[in-house]
Amino acid sequence: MASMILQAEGLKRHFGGLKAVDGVDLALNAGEIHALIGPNGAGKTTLVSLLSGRQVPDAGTIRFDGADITRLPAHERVRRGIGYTFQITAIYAGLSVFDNLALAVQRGHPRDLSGAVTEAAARVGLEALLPQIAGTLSYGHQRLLEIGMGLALHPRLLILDEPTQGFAAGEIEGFMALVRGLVPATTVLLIEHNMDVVMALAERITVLDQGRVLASGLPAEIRANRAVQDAYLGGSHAGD
Ligand SMILES: Nc1ncnc2c1ncn2[C@@H]1O[C@H](COP(=O)(O)OP(=O)(O)OP(=O)(O)O)[C@@H](O)[C@H]1O
Repeated sequence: MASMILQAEGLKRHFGGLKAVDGVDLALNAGEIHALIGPNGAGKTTLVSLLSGRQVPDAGTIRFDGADITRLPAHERVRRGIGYTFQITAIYAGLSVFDNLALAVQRGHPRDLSGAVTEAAARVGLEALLPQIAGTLSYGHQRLLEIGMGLALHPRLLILDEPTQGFAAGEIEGFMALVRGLVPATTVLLIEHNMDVVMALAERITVLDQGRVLASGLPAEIRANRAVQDAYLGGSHAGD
């Protein structure tokens, strides 16, 4: 059996009466690309906020690399190897690509900051744009910059929250190649609405609906799952 890098059990996060995350189990195999999908409001962003430490769960446990991290602060999880990029753009629009990457890279106290920045830029294909002011980049390049910042500390798990949002059609292929190149050194948890991207990239898929896991399995299993089709894939049944 594949070894697990992350294991969440019974996670709950309620906002008043709203059960955003309502008893979720999630297991990530080391080195896999795992997609987290579900309709708007299903609880995906809240769930990854619990994993990254931006929010504290009301109940449940999270283990990463064998250790209980449920109550560790976000920066300590980053130090242990959990990197993430969020739906909300986190780049400094007034700073150059180089300076944005330098801010991320310096948290790891590299001996050669400039070299580490260049390497981070190369991983996401932005070497030629290092001097450019980040706010003037195309939207797709801004997303790549965010991923570069998320990768700067060489995380063992990278969480990507809707990374292709706003990509031009021609930018998707390059993004998929980038993600494929991260595994198995990095495990990837991908929140993604573009089902073509999900089906092309994910080795396993977990479907959330109303704060609960509706299904979890291989892409073919998810595609063939009636409950998933009814809740999320618009009711077009496989084989119909
Ligand atoms: N801080 C908060 N306070 C109150 N309600 C919240 C808070 N954060 C999220 N929610 C609610 O929790 C539910 C789950 O939200 P969440 O953003 O996790 O869903 P999501 O699956 O990421 O949705 P989307 O695909 O639209 O990003 C939603 O009904 C949302 O309005």
